[in-house]
Amino acid sequence: MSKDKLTIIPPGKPLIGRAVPPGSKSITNRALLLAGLAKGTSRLTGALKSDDTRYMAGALRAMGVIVEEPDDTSFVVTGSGKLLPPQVPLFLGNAGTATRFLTAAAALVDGTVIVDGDQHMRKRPIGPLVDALRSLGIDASTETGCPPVTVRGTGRFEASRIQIDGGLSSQYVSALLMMAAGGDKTVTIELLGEDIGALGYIDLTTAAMRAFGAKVEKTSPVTWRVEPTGYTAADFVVEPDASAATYLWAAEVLTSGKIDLGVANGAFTQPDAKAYDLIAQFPHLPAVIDGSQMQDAVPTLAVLAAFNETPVRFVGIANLRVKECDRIRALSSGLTQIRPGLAHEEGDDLIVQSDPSLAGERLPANIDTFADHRIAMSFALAGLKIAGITILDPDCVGKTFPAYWRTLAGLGVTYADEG
Ligand SMILES: O=C(O)C1=C[C@@H](OP(=O)(O)O)[C@@H](O)[C@H](O)C1
Ligand SMILES: C=C(OP(=O)(O)O)C(=O)O
Repeated sequence: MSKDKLTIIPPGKPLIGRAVPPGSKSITNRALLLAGLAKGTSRLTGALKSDDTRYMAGALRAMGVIVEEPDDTSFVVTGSGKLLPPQVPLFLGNAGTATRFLTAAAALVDGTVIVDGDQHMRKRPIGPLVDALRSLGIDASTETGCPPVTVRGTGRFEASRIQIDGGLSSQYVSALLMMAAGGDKTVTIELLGEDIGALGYIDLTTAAMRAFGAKVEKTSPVTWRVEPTGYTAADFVVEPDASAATYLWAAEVLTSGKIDLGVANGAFTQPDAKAYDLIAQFPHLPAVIDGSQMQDAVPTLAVLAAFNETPVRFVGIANLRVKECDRIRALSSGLTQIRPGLAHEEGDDLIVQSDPSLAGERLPANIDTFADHRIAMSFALAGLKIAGITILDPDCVGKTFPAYWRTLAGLGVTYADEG
């Protein structure tokens, strides 16, 4: 049932119960691609079924891979060891992982692949990745520096060294690493420019590659060596999504509740799991939080910070401007909408002026989510404590956590439907 808006009714009691986050988006989309590049049948369990993974699965099907879905959390993927040129452009919505990963993988296709997305994706930069492909002699082009990207591959590439500036997105590096194992030679991938945020996502990539038979080694803090092994089909278990877990951890501390996520907070390998230690400090969050290594958790932390004892400055978050929306702007304007002066931007820093007495107030605000799942999910946390918080376009959570509203409801949260 689709709604225009959803008003959260503060539960007025601790949230207690079991709420298991869905499978990791990042890991599911890596595993789907690697399984699609492998020859044979792979079984992915614990996987995420959401907009982002559906776009990846659909794109693989369009390139000749058989992707079956025996249940709500599994994919059975049968590849021939080669992706075929799709008949139509690959439409990937606003899925950054699918878009970046498939742009590089398209270089392994003998034929033309057009990688495209929705109006939001068409504003998200991909130029550095396209430039890196071109430097390898691959015919890749974008008119705007954003999707659509056209790649006219020959099915193979010969390169022994790839340089990439991952300053705007670590996904470029992950995309090239996954492509590299399908090349003809051992490839060294080297980071250019400033250190990238979210280095943990590169570790997720190399771990997934190894699970599908690749030989990849980190040879320095900024270089990786990938052998031309191709990929081997595998059975693969996807861990729960750490970014999704942050909303539940925050809901727990905000309501002094007890939420059993079914997974230990130390069991995650994803970068956003680092946010747990911060969330556990609430209402004494530090004065400065560096979000660079837990970028997708910043919206959660920023909304939580509004209820903290003392103000919080978020630094290292410039990349948040090129996510699903400009998240620095969306967070400062959403918080300001709740109460003028509650947050502001200073350059690319976000400063949240905390006020524990917000809890229990009635401060009606229509939160513009800019079609961004994380803006919707994080501002819902404000609605657990403040009456009158209305989330516009609540269905945008379908990007990574389609059951979000049901999951909160399962913990006792109720809504005034106004859609
Ligand atoms: O590799 C990944 O799975 C991701 C990397 C991060 O993006 P950037 O590398 O673009 O910062 C993160 O924000 C995104 O949700 C998932
Ligand atoms: C930035 C995100 O997604 P992506 O880059 O994969 O679209 C996210 O899920 O917060």
